[in-house]
Amino acid sequence: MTTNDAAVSLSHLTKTYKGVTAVEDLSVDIRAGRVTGLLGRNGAGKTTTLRMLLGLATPTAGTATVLGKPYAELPHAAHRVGVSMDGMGGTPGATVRGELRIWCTVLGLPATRADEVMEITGIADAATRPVKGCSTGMRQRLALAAALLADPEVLILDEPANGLDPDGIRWLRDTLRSLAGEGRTVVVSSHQLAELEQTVDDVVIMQRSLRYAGTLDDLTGHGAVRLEDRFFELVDPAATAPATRTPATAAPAAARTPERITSRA
Ligand SMILES: Nc1ncnc2c1ncn2[C@@H]1O[C@H](COP(=O)(O)OP(=O)(O)OP(=O)(O)O)[C@@H](O)[C@H]1O
Repeated sequence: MTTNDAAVSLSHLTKTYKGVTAVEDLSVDIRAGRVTGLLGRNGAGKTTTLRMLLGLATPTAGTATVLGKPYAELPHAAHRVGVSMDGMGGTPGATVRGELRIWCTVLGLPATRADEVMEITGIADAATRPVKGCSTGMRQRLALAAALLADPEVLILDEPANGLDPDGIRWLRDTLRSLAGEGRTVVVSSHQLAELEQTVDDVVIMQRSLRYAGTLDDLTGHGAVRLEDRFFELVDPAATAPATRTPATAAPAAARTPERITSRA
């Protein structure tokens, strides 16, 4: 792919907190119109990467752009990029519908849009429920509903599968697939590999630095190898390499970066 196809582009992105490097020299382009999983263990730097992409954290080095611009410089960014991240708050005492209507006001959208996204995300029956009385799964649906309000081209979802029951996981999978089917770019961070394996087109695996960027099919040999096995080979090659393996053949990571989703030196 050429970088022109990229909805999200990270170039040498690095973040250091008081001597601790959370993200190191991350360069990757994420293709438009696909579901891309940003995968890594706890503490791998996924949230920090997304926060830098959204202008919520300042990179120590490197750049991050969405739809060709740094988020802060993107015209109509709040309409074009839908975001679901922990810590985005909520209004004390608000109901599900009330919360979404507040966001409608902030975004300059008609209040009726709140009901539309509640339908899309299956929470219409909970419209009058206080947000603080909602289950984790319901809150995840509400967060996605809020992200969808402005009908964005790009969705950035940090750990949207956390707390979902099997029905919720299936719903999320179908929803993300259908959003990408409509031409949207979906970037979803997770450490829940089994769930993601059935959802994503492309995979970015990071463990502070980039370990893999490419299609899921290329990574798993079209399902011949489980994502989980490939994941551990990439993030922890020493633990998974057979004793007879030479360092050269064990070296995985950015060397295996098919052209359709690219990591860039
Ligand atoms: N504001 C901060 N100040 C100091 N260190 C931070 C800060 N934010 C993140 N870190 C550290 O940066 C590293 C990466 O954290 P990050 O939250 O980005 O990882 P993650 O992959 O999203 O993990 P998880 O799956 O647990 O959410 C961790 O070591 C974390 O402790």
